[in-house]
Amino acid sequence: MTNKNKTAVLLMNVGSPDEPRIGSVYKYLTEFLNDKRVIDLPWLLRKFLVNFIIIPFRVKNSTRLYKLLWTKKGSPLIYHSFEMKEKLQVELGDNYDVFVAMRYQNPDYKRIINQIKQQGFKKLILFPLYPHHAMSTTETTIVAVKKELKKQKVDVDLSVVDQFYDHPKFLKAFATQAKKYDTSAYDHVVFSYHGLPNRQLEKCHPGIKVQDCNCAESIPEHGKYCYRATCYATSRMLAKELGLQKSDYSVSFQSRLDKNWMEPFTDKLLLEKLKQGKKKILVLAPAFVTDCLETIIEIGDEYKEIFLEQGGEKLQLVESLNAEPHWIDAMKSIIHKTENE
Ligand SMILES: C=CC1=C(C)c2cc3[nH]c(cc4nc(cc5[nH]c(cc1n2)c(C)c5CCC(=O)O)C(CCC(=O)O)=C4C)c(C)c3C=C
Ligand SMILES: [Fe+2]
Ligand SMILES: [Fe+2]
Repeated sequence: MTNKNKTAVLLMNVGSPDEPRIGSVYKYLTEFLNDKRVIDLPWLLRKFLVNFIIIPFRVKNSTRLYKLLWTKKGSPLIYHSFEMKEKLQVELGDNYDVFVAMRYQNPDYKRIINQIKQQGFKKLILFPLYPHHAMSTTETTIVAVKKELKKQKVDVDLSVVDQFYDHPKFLKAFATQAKKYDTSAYDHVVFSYHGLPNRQLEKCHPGIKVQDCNCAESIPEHGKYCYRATCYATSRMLAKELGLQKSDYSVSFQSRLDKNWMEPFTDKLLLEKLKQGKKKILVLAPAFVTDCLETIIEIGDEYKEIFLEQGGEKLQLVESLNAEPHWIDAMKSIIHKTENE
């Protein structure tokens, strides 16, 4: 079979530094944070803030955290993405070729797009590995890939996997991970999502302020792409799968860069719950399909340490989907659904 009859599937994740060393982390942060869809400020302000304030203040500590995260296989985000690719390839069969690339650093999406071009595929399915749409994740990935396809004059029919937080098999895969723990042995469950600056939330529904958006209770009419709305909706659906009542769980947001980010903040919420006597907490992080710095280190080390220091008894992070069979099955269904749209 020639590649003319085959479909290329391009999985794209955020990316990690090449090595847990200051030079590599500096390069990674520079590429990541200079993206205008990540730090969405006017050009001059972004350049100044990112390159003279944020990175110089952040790079040393980020390197320390990456050193803690690193394994013999490298960065978990990268090796889990590769394992996912291998298993998905087997699941999809010979009519598809699965590729993996990162939005920032390596494997470089521009090089992978060139491989896809050289191999002459007729169809390309871009699969940004984010359950929820955000300008700093899904949107920047789609824009970058489209720009590169145009630049390299790649003649291919492109389809894009849109957000999939509500796909029944994605929810089932996450619930299966959580069910590896006995939820009844915990006092509370926390769904922790990567946060965003509030101003980016308001860009999801121009003219409607975060405080006026009914996101936390239901998906409002304007809210299909409201990140906050889709995170709360994910939590409601996962809670249902796990048999949790409203009082059994909370929703919170982590990884803030400054104080004007989505609230409640996960670290603060965990301590609030502790004050209410919830000493054993199970944490799910359904915005991440692979384990990474934000799950393993931020929740699994940093938040856990503070929680235990303050008198908590147990803080357990549920492993992400990584290359688990239910997730590979979900990916296959998501790809087939996208093809048939
Ligand atoms: C799950 C989706 C993610 C959203 C939304 C997101 C927004 C976002 N992130 C930053 C800044 C940083 N993020 C960093 C790491 C990081 N972010 C995500 C995912 C989302 N980010 C992942 C999976 C990772 C981990 C990568 C890894 O190598 O394991 C970092 C680097 C680490 C650090 O220094 O803290 C930064 C910086 C912004 C500004 C933003 C939205 C505006
Ligand atoms: Fe991030
Ligand atoms: Fe909203």
